[in-house]
Amino acid sequence: MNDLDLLELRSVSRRFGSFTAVDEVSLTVRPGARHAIIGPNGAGKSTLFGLISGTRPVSGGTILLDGQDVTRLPVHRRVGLGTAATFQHSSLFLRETVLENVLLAALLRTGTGLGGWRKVSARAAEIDRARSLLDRVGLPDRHDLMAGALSHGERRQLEVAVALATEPRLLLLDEPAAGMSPAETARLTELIAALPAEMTVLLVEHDLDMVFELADTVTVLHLGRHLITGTPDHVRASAEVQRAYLGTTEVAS
Ligand SMILES: Nc1ncnc2c1ncn2[C@@H]1O[C@H](COP(=O)(O)OP(=O)(O)OP(=O)(O)O)[C@@H](O)[C@H]1O
Repeated sequence: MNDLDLLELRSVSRRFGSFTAVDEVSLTVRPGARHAIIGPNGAGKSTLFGLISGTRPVSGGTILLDGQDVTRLPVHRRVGLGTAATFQHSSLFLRETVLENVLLAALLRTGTGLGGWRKVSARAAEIDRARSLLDRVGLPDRHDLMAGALSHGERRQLEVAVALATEPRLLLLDEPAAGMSPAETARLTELIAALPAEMTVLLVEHDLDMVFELADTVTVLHLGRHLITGTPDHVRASAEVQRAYLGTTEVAS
């Protein structure tokens, strides 16, 4: 591992019975990167995402976060170390308000539980922060609605606010644009582009326009294996990548 890497995967694998969905994938993500993982359907992207976020156990290999072995750590311990993730299958509390969803995530960050918020001033500051996060992700007039009343696209926006509320060093985004309208995707792209430069973003995404607009580094998976990692231009020009995508999606020019 290079001293400068925030995340390192060493020969990470995941098997389902005799089928290998992720096959000895190794890659590194440097701090501040906008790193995208792409690949044709079934390439293993979502499975790999689960291994990194901690929602799925690995079958083999090692995951290092800032040099620390997190391979066996549960999701909440990884959050404590500065990782936050949005998932394809929403993890929101649908019967709580939009604002409460962000506040609950902020509690995870402060790590003090509800007791830490006994001081009215501390609570007011958190509520202000949560409100401004919601404005930032494009939900300025939704704070007091139940999360369950949001549209699909708005839920995705809320998930990003929830993830940001934990002030992660590493933000993991699993197909954040899935099911979004072009306008919602454009707003989300802007939001991700405007995140603090020191925040590292690892993104699994089908929308290649979004990937090539945001990413400075792109990894392509194919049939569970690591095919290539490089700059967007390098990846776009790769004949191997074109072949992998043949018959599925064209790699955007
Ligand atoms: N729980 C599971 N049990 C068995 N096979 C699985 C399971 N989850 C995923 N797979 C298989 O693993 C392979 C990789 O799936 P995965 O969802 O990670 O791919 P993906 O690249 O995210 O695909 P997509 O772009 O279609 O979302 C697929 O062949 C899939 O059928």
